[in-house]
Amino acid sequence: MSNKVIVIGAGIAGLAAANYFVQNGYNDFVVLEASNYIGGRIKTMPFQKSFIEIGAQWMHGTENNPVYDIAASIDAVDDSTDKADNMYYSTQDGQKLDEKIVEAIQKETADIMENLGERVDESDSTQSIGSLLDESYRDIEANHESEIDASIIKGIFRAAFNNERFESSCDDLHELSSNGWNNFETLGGNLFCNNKYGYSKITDYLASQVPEELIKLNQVVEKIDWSGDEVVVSVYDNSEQKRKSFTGKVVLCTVSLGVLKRSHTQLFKPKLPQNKIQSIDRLGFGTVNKIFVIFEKNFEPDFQGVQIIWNDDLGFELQRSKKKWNLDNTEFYKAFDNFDKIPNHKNILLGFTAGKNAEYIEKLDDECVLDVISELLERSFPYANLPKPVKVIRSRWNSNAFTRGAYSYIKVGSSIEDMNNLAETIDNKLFFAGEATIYQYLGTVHGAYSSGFSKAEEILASLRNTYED
Ligand SMILES: Cc1cc2nc3c(=O)[nH]c(=O)nc-3n(C[C@H](O)[C@H](O)[C@H](O)COP(=O)(O)OP(=O)(O)OC[C@H]3O[C@@H](n4cnc5c(N)ncnc54)[C@H](O)[C@@H]3O)c2cc1C
Repeated sequence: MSNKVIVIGAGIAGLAAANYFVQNGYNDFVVLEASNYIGGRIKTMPFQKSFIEIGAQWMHGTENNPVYDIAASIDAVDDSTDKADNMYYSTQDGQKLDEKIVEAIQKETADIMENLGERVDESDSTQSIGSLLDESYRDIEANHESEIDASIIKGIFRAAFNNERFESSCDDLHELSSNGWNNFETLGGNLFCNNKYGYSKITDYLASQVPEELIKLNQVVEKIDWSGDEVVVSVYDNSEQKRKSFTGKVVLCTVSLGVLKRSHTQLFKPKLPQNKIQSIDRLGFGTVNKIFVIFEKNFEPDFQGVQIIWNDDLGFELQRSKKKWNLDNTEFYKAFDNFDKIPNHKNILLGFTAGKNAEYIEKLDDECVLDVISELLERSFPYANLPKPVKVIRSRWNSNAFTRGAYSYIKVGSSIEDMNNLAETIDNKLFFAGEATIYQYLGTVHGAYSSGFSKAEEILASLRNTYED
């Protein structure tokens, strides 16, 4: 089979590229997708007459955001606001904390995050975000006058900094480089804008603009041979259960950095240039998972969620679930702290996990995870009268062979130059796009979309120069 352009991956970057081609009257391409669905890390699952988002949820910014513009053009933006704001805060032994006091301290942590950019500017670029946050915390600790215990203040800070681990997908903020922190561009407008019908509505829409036969699912790319004049892409076709190959002039590779880290050696023949390999190795790509906890009954209308403030001064061990499941890891459950209600559902709470604990939790049975969370909620919020948790639904982005994690970050020892290296075209034949290739918007849907769109533009210009003279 022969098409001039072979796009690998039908995530948002690959679909953006396909849309650019179609919009410019160019149909000599094919998109090869390993999974049986389009969207990659955008994955909306229908649930209880509505949906839940296994991957991306928010459009981060409503100004100059091409993804928001698409959502708006197809009337898929969710403008509704949930007024519920009743949060319960407790230490793990069930001591209820005053909401106002906790939220005042949370405001201090938010201010620290807001001003972190200045601290980054003043520091040398080898410092990690974790060490800068440690410094900020020590300053606050030294000057803090509060009626609340120091160990609880520490717990609240830890929970807030934990949130940054979900945002960056690193295991430990001491691995997150300050290099590039101030190069990340935040778009204007609503930074947490929801999709009315789920994020997959956008990827479905993008796919619907492309002739059906040009997007092929279940095609696992095993080898990209760019040694000759043409690029030969070998795939295992999972639906026909056989190997085949596609030949083209150029390849646009949009697989995740996690997939590149695991398999660039087997994937490319000849091997990628050394500077690209070094950048792939140096950059960070971590795990973030979502755990949806389904409860037997709806919550009270004003209920928003719960947060466990882990207090180091209190001993704590799982009891019932530890015994039942013979759990030897005594730390992983501290990954659970915040559980929030999600849009369109009255009986679901969503928790996030990141890093090594998230990877450990991926390997546990659903029933075990349900037992652990049920025990944690019972012991931490005995007074809250929560309904009974009955089921969990969760992502396993690290075990997913076509993702191998959640999103990229600039790890200590790497820099935005590594993302530029990743984006660099090789020999006018191998083009790269995707979330990890665009440092200004790394880890976002709009970043991945923009990278795919602009690489497609580059590819068309290059093909026209080469073949139309
Ligand atoms: C839990 C989670 C929450 C997130 N939340 C948000 C959010 O709220 N807002 C936001 O903006 N971003 C969020 N993101 C990030 C966002 O989802 C990604 O940045 C974006 O979707 C990446 O798109 P992509 O096209 O670069 O990569 P992908 O979506 O990974 O697409 C790459 C495609 O390549 C395919 N592929 C891989 N290997 C092969 C192979 N060998 N052969 C053929 N095909 C292959 C994959 O199956 C996949 O479909 C979140 C991500 C996760 C995991």
